[in-house]
Amino acid sequence: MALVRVENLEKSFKDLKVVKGLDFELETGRCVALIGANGAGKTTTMKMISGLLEPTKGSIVFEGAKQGDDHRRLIGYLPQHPVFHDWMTAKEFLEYVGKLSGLGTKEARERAAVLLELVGLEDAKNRRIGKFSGGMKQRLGIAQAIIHRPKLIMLDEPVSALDPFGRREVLELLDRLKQDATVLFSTHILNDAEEVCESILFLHNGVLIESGTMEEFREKYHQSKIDLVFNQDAKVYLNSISGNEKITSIQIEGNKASIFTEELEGVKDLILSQAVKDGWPLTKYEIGSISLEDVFMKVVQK
Ligand SMILES: Nc1ncnc2c1ncn2[C@@H]1O[C@H](COP(=O)(O)OP(=O)(O)OP(=O)(O)O)[C@@H](O)[C@H]1O
Repeated sequence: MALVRVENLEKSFKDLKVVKGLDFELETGRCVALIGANGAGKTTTMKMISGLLEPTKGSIVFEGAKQGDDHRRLIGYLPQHPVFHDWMTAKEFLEYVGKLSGLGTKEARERAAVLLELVGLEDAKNRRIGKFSGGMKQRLGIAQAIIHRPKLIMLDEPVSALDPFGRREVLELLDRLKQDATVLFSTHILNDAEEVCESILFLHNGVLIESGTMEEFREKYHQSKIDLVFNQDAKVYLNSISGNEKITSIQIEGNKASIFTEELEGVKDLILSQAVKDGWPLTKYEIGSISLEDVFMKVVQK
């Protein structure tokens, strides 16, 4: 069942249309990744769903609500650049945010304690936020977004600015959050989306160009892939097989190449025999299934 239904959603800033007729649903209890390059319209879309921006056209309807109802209580939002009062401690900040979102003093205190534990800031709860690392601030930002137990948690690029440790901490936290709520999380890092989310929405220049689950993508683009790494420029060697009808496409990046096919067995044999015949200086030969990055490249190039 859909928690949120977005229909023909549009946003223009003066004459510039940046979100162009989006239609999608956010299923209850799913973790959905909103993927797109810089400027694709991810933040604008999230701000419209959260009620911070008025759509130019279209509708956003929450389950059981009428269009136009105030649905802010259902939503927890972590903006791309959250602002904190650096002089507050994490505990003070969460209790303050809890009261702002309508909790009583006692409940705000109890809820803050539970969330400090959940996001792994229990030991740092009495330290000033100004001294926190980027990862700690993002985890605190997530805690403030869920203090009122929202049904939909929206996180705008929560890991993009973090180092690998901070990133891992926040991704693990996302994994836990999705057990209790629907999560919409924007990113341009495809591996993160693939790791944490069940569903993907691909935004490109304000248009939803593809959506679905990884399984659906694999079925739709029913392709296998062979990854090759050469110890020198791959292009020189692949000319000999590039016109073969069993090969759907070849992507080359320096020493690396990915060969896509719907006829894996035939292409496997072709590559191996060609490699032996021409003495390809291969350092890697691997058969894999397509990744989200492969899907993204395909839909963007369509
Ligand atoms: N208030 C505004 N006024 C005018 N143009 C805007 C405004 N907000 C966003 N835009 C433009 O809308 C487009 C989409 O921006 P948006 O921030 O939604 O993209 P994004 O996918 O979140 O990108 P990023 O990953 O860089 O945050 C961009 O071209 C941006 O410059």
